[in-house]
Amino acid sequence: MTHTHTPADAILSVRDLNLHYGDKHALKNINLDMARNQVTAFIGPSGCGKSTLLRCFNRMNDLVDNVRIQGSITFEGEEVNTPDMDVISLRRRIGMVFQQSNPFPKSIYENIVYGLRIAGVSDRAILDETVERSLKNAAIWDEVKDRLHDSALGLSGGQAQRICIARAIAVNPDIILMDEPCSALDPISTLKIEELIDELKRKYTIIIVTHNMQQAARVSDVTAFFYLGELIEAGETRSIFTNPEKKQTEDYITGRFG
Ligand SMILES: Nc1ncnc2c1ncn2[C@@H]1O[C@H](COP(=O)(O)OP(=O)(O)OP(=O)(O)O)[C@@H](O)[C@H]1O
Repeated sequence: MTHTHTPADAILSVRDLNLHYGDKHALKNINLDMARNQVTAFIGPSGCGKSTLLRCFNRMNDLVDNVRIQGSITFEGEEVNTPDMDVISLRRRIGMVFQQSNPFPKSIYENIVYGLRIAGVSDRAILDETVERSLKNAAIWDEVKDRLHDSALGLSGGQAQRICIARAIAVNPDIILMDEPCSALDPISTLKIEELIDELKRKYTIIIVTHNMQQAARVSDVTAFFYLGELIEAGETRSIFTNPEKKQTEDYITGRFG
């Protein structure tokens, strides 16, 4: 298998990770390194554990009852699953964008500065600068710059998703987790998000769950294929899609199951 990275440049490392929801063994002995400034795509049939693994990275599974997690996840070398981990600051550094865009019922401006306000920032110049920089980085500045104080709920689905990406960027994260960010979007909005992902990886590390294999092939550097809670194979996207090592991977990417 061709590796595009070594653990030395891994920003996130997963070791012997097992996760149970009650009796359900949802993640089985997962080992995976994710490299800085790369896009890693998680693919696999519904229910294979992609979202569950993504949610482990910023402790979103803490919100679920009956979860048991064993093994290790390190972020910049630091264990994520310890009682003394500051989860608020972890989630600032590892931001998340969901399948359904979830702008707050506030103005576009207030959506973007939300995290800064919570952190106690009130300097108008800093807030203004953050709004402009984040919206520009999320490729939506031109579309909204004349209506920053209008409600974010009046935007189209594709615009709202880019606002959510801008909101994630505003707090200067290291990693952006994206859980099927385009599945509710039309093809043009999807293309915009895909182009944006390509830009964003210069500054951020991106991990994206997608059902769309063409999308994984287009946007990612590394692809990880999951099946029934196991990581079957991970490697350079080009080789996963042209020359997978495992038969299950080949069957999935050629549409023979899933
Ligand atoms: N809160 C929960 N409680 C119990 N079981 C859960 C919970 N969340 C997920 N599961 C189960 O864990 C397994 C993995 O789910 P997960 O959502 O991670 O899969 P996925 O690969 O992201 O699927 P999809 O592509 O359909 O979103 C599934 O069998 C699912 O039913």
